[in-house]
Amino acid sequence: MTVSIMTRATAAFQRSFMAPVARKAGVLQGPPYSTTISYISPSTSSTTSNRITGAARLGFQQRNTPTIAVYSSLASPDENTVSTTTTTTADDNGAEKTPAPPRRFIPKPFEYHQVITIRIDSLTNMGWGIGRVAIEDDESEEEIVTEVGGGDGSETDAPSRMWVVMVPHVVVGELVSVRIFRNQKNYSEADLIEVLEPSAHRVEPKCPLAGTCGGCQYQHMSLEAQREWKTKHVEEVLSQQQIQGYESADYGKTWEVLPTVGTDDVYGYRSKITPHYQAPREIGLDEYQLEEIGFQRSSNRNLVDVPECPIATPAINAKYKEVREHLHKQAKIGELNKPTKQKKRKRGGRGGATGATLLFRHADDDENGNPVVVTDHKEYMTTTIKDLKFRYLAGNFFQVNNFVIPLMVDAVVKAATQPTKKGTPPSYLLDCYCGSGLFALSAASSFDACVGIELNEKAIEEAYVNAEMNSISNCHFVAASAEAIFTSPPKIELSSDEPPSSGDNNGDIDAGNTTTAKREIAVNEFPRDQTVVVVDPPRKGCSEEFLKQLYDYNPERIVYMSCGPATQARDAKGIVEIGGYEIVSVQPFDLFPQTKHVESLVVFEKKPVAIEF
Ligand SMILES: C[S@@+](CC[C@H](N)C(=O)[O-])C[C@H]1O[C@@H](n2cnc3c(N)ncnc32)[C@H](O)[C@@H]1O
Repeated sequence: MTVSIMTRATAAFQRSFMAPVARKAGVLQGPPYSTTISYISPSTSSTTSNRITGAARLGFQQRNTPTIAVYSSLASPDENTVSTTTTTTADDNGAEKTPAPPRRFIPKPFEYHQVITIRIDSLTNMGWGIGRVAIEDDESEEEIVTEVGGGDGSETDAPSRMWVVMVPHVVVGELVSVRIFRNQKNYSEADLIEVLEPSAHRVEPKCPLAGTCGGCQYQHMSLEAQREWKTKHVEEVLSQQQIQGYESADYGKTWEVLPTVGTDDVYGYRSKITPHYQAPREIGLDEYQLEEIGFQRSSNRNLVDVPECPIATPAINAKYKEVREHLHKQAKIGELNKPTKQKKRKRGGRGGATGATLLFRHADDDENGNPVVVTDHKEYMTTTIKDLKFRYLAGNFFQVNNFVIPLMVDAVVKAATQPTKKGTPPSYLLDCYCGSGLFALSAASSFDACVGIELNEKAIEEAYVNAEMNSISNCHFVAASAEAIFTSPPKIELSSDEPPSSGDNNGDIDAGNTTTAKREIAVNEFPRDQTVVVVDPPRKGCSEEFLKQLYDYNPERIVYMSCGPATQARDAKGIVEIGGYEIVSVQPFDLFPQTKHVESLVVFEKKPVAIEF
């Protein structure tokens, strides 16, 4: 019984909740106040709530709303703990009052600031915990499930719905007390008040701002749990696509998601941070005060002051401290309030009275071994990855975890160079969305020719500089939108150490000598069974136009790296179902420890054509 409830609730959740949650794209809408989160360490586990035993279904009466039952798939019936209160604040006279709900607050199924107890049984792809609550609701539409109960027609069999409550900063399995701040159409959102039964995977965050700062969602979780959830997340988004054909009688199940890999450098790893500040406040005549310099709060778009970011490298933190002190001094004397050209720009403008976004980027050490942190978007910097030097503009894209990039590069190169069905390694590589050439240049020694394409012209200029700097001569780069690699296939010049034909040197054949001959070949002339296409698009994934062209181009293998597993899964469906590929491996990378983000590599191989006799 419980299983069927959970299955249906999960399916309903996937349909109803995932999309809106994903649409929020990381912008959490909690209430504009800070919440004190307390938890009890596993060793001293106890609960402050009333413990009710021996009931399969527990309820409490709300004003104006139906009876709410709270229980969970993970708790045995006598584990269920229920409490109900509405949080209050003190007025000017010290009297307690319930805060007024926001104007558009939907009053069902929970009251504003109602406190409930839930067991966390899953996490969303945004890192929020999910607890399920059975609500009796006559207005329920199609998602009516039969409640856990005797099945004997007794009161416990009353129709009810599983209602999802989402709360941040929790670990799966925990029993938590939460305060509702919003009822959506199909689920409610709550703040964590107290962890009543902590998970063994709850750990002390390193950052005192964990939970308040929106940068990290998982610092309170053991690394093992973080990576396990990242693997599950990649698996879930791929499964949700219900990709046809990968699990057929002909091919069997062609993939499983491998465990998320990373390194032990789970703090002090980020080689780039971009804190913001708002224009200083005028507090007197010619007197100003700079308030927060930091990141967006987890609960709203306001800033939280972040004096130090433990996931950034120590060199970045040292520079950041220096810059913060300087900015506070500048602000005091009104320097940051002077209008600049960017005055009209919102936060995100770089300088001027509207505040700014700062940049800190950790480059290779200087020639004396001193750390270099670049703060100017227009400055060039160099990062060495596996003995290759990459120069790029500090304001341009480059991966931000120098510990994990080598693992990603190794995986891409390994996938790209595997022998094809013909038994020989592929000879041609297209690197779409190539940035300053990371994958093409890293794989170049294994290919006859690599062609990279990238929208950002400056990045392409740098890709050429990087090729030269690393003495790589078989890479070619194009500044254009990715689909142009197929629609306007660039011609490239290949050198081959073949003996020239008799006509090439006026019949003057010097037997035994080889001359480096040049030949031109266009990308659309590459033999497809020897061609691999690497794609590494921004989080929104590949455009439809690009994918259509890719299917038509029909390469032997597609190696798809992504920082957006959900859009990658969407694209994977088309690549398999329309393009005629099969998924051969899925490898997530923990490129952003302590956060909900995960990088994922999916490798596709052209399906063999079925021959009918
Ligand atoms: C995730 S980054 C990958 C860069 C590179 N593979 C690396 O790891 O350094 C995505 C890149 O795609 C580029 N980009 C965005 N839209 C594009 C488009 N329509 N066509 C080509 N490149 C695009 C961005 O400028 C960015 O450099």
